[in-house]
Amino acid sequence: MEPAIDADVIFDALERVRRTVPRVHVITNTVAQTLTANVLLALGAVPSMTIAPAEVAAFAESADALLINLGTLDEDRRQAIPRAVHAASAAGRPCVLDPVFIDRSPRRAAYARKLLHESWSAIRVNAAELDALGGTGSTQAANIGFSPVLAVTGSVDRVQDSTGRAASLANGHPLMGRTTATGCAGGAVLAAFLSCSDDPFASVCAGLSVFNVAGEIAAARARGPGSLVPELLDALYRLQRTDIQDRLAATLDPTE
Ligand SMILES: Nc1ncnc2c1ncn2[C@@H]1O[C@H](COP(=O)(O)OP(=O)(O)OP(=O)(O)O)[C@@H](O)[C@H]1O
Ligand SMILES: Cc1ncsc1CCO
Ligand SMILES: [Mg+2]
Repeated sequence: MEPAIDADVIFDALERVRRTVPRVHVITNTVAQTLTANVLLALGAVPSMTIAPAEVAAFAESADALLINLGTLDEDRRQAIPRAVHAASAAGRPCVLDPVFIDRSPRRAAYARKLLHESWSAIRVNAAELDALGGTGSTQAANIGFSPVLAVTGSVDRVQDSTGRAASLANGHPLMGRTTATGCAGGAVLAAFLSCSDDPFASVCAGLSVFNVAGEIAAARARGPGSLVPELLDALYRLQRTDIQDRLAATLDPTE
């Protein structure tokens, strides 16, 4: 198996995404939709976002990957999500779960816990959401018979899988936390990378590192949160191998 943490392996993964032009179906919150679609397009992927009950299964099964994000979880989204997940899973597509704000609502946390029984390639959370998932989501997931990669984002992103592989990814910039929905858009990047590789752990490490290196380049050019967003899209679009080689700050952690 190739090393998961290597600048060239990570850039090769980005090139695969750019070459493949994967379709990513996204059910996400109303705040994150435009940024997420633009991030996918800048990356070289094709976003779709319908939640219409009569169409969502067709979109999900004809996409290369699915992202489910639980922000603004209204009744329409509650209905659409299982349809999309079942259609994508039956078609063998990687699915990513981002259980936004489950720390804020017991009803949403209960909904997310039920969703954990579906077949996820990766789960992306921030620290508060990880606590609400019940500590280590991956252990919990392994106990119920599947093994998503768990990515906990923050100033340093921590990635682990059920086999004990773990990584710390230190790229990124605090301005990314001062602009809404960067985490949500990052989940869509993971879905795109997962669809172009058969190593989910390496895909998650590569997707987060690409997104965060682009975030660093953007932050160096931006004057604040407002100009970060267009700079982030441009940096993703223009990202070169030397950008990853020069900036990658990622380590594999000792296995448990
Ligand atoms: N202080 C920081 N330093 C470096 N990178 C950061 C920092 N804060 C966030 N990031 C990066 O920004 C992205 C979003 O992470 P964050 O943990 O803020 O997500 P989130 O809380 O789910 O955000 P949202 O809900 O707004 O989408 C990640 O790629 C993360 O690595
Ligand atoms: C601000 C906000 N509210 C619900 S979802 C969302 C985007 C960040 O998760
Ligand atoms: Mg989030």
